[in-house]
Amino acid sequence: MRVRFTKMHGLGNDFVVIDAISQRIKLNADKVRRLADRRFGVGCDQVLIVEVPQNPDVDFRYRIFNADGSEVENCGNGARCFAKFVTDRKLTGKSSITVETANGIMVLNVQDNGEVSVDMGAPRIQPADLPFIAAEQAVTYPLPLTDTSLEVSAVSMGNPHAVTLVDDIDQAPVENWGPQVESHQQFPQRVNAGFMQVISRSEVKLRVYERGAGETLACGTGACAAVVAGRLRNLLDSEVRVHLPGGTLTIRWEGSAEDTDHSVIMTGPAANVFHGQVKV
Ligand SMILES: N[C@@H](CCC[C@H](N)C(=O)O)C(=O)O
Repeated sequence: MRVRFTKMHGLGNDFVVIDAISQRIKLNADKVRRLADRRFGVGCDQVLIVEVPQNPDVDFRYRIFNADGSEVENCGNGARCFAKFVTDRKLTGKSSITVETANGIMVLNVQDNGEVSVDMGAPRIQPADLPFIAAEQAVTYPLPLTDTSLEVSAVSMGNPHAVTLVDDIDQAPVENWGPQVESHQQFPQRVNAGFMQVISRSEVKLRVYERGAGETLACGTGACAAVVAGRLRNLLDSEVRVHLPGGTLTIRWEGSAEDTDHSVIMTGPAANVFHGQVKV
């Protein structure tokens, strides 16, 4: 079966986006892995599927698969690309688009300048929310690795994140620590591992070793989780420019360690790369 797709990216975090409303498609983990393969397939970090929602009050259903075939709850850069995709394809005429995900409902706002602002919902920081195995809730937790121990903040943006502060992002051994954190036994469903250098109260640098995809050029939910982690430690203001290897996102969160019940708002670009057809 041949399907039409669009290759897109959000700051270099790249996606194969498929409209499963106007064409029939049945994906499984094996097919996702083949599509995502950078040599034998189209190549991407995640495959995004546009579907009809189950809730009639919502515009679309947004499904996300990592390159390793696992289906996941949330993807921030993907959400901005999703909004551009359904707008460009005229699947909606709305500039405020509601989508249902495995994590609940999200609102995507397409701005006049083409950037997309996403209400990512409130973060959750109870260990069970990730899930993360810990005796009690804390702002940071020691996480023993083979050769060192990290101090991580555990934040759920619908999907799980462990955020570590580093002195120098360019020297951080992300390729060593990332896989160890991702599959650490205290994170039974694995985790996205973020490494953040704080530049000032309104600027950070971030690299993310993503669950199911490896280190990517940007991670939207990772940027949100990093700002939440920074504010839980009282290191950051409520609006922060997050510099990732692929570019910069603006993240706004009014919450704090005392009151986490505020939505995280992520703003950034979304881009088309090419359109194609592929046999799946
Ligand atoms: N690239 C994403 C996150 C994709 C899912 C993640 N790898 C997970 O397994 O939770 C983003 O921009 O948020």
